Amino acid sequence: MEAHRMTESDTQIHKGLAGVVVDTTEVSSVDAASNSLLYRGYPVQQLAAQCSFEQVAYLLWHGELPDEAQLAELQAAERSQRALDDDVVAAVLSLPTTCHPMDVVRTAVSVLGAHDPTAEDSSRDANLAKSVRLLAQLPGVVALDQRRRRGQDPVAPRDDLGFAENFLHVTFGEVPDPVVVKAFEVSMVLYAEHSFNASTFTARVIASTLSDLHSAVTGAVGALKGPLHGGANEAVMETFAEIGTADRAAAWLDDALEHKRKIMGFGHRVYKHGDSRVPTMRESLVSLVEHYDRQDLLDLYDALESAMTERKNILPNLDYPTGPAYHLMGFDTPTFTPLFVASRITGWTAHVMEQLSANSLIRPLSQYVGPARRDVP
Ligand SMILES: CC(=O)SCCNC(=O)CCNC(=O)[C@H](O)C(C)(C)COP(=O)(O)OP(=O)(O)OC[C@H]1O[C@@H](n2cnc3c(N)ncnc32)[C@H](O)[C@@H]1OP(=O)(O)O
Ligand SMILES: O=C([O-])CC(=O)C(=O)O
Repeated sequence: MEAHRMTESDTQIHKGLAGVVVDTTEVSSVDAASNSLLYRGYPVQQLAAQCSFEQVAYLLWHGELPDEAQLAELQAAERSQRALDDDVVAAVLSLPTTCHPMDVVRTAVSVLGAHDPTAEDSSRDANLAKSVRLLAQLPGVVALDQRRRRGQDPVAPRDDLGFAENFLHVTFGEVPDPVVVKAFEVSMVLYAEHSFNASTFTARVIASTLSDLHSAVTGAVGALKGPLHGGANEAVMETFAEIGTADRAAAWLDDALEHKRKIMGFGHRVYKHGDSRVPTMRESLVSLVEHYDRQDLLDLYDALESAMTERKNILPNLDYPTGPAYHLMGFDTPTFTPLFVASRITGWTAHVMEQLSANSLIRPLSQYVGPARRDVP
């Protein structure tokens, strides 16, 4: 029988899936041409200015902004599930402090999955309930991990605080100035969702095998950890520490580019003329710089951005302003990507539910370029 001959379209390689449209989605739209990001049709800038993170979570999961009763119901469910169970606390405390906090978050999600009494139920209702529980638990996990690394005792959550305020309270033991809370909440809204990015696509691939939601999220955390994706917000702060002061930015950049280094926090697979979220997050960064009186940090931020634009015309992505913003808020650098997780949990889970609503196993092809058929000697 004649061997199957591959047609030209069979063999066209789309390295990194760049430019490939693999499915439809109603969750968000990233339009590089108009430099816009819409969550369920709403511009992300308007959501960041006018909505709480809980409202945005509801929007991503349900497709519409909540009315008062719907919001109250979500808030009650989230607030009542904030306290960590003993098994989750024990799992976090059992891990070495030498491991990255993203390893802790990934393990905690896995532990929550193992203890999920509805593990076998992947109905939309069950998956919504799991998503709310993960949203409620992640701040406690992230805060517990940072505090134990600092030798601090855990702080109990408060059910009289919104998501952002409580997150800061369990991390630092107090609710900071409203300027800080607002900047943090804006970052949570901006990080929540971004169509078929690498971590969301990972979650959808796992969901497409009819695996469970916690497995999909565990995989997504692993994908987000990498410095080409969420890990870049930490790398930005490491870069700033390496450069030191604004006057050294241009020379540092020339040297880094000469050594073919990737400049973290710059560039994007989809946006080639700037990330639509950066101006909003930069405004929040400016408010923090004023609050903490740290103009030196903004000077460094601007100096590196100008030099990068001048040399390469590659613009910052969202990880560029969030890095210094989280630093000013008082988070340890390795905690930055776990903060991204605590927000993106909403987008990931919305996509898992969307994937399951019209599932098709995700299984692309590859072109074999290894040795021709041969016999074992
Ligand atoms: C929230 C987020 O996840 S946003 C992304 C966060 N990641 C980062 O900030 C990491 C740094 N950035 C990068 O590595 C890239 O810009 C990516 C991975 C985000 C996107 O990359 P791609 O779409 O694959 O573009 P690619 O890597 O092919 O870049 C095209 C060209 O620009 C260069 N380039 C792109 N980004 C950068 C950068 N940050 N520093 C230096 N050069 C860069 C590449 O070297 C390449 O140059 P070449 O054509 O001479 O080889
Ligand atoms: O869309 C991407 O490739 C990465 C990104 O900005 C995000 O996930 O927020």
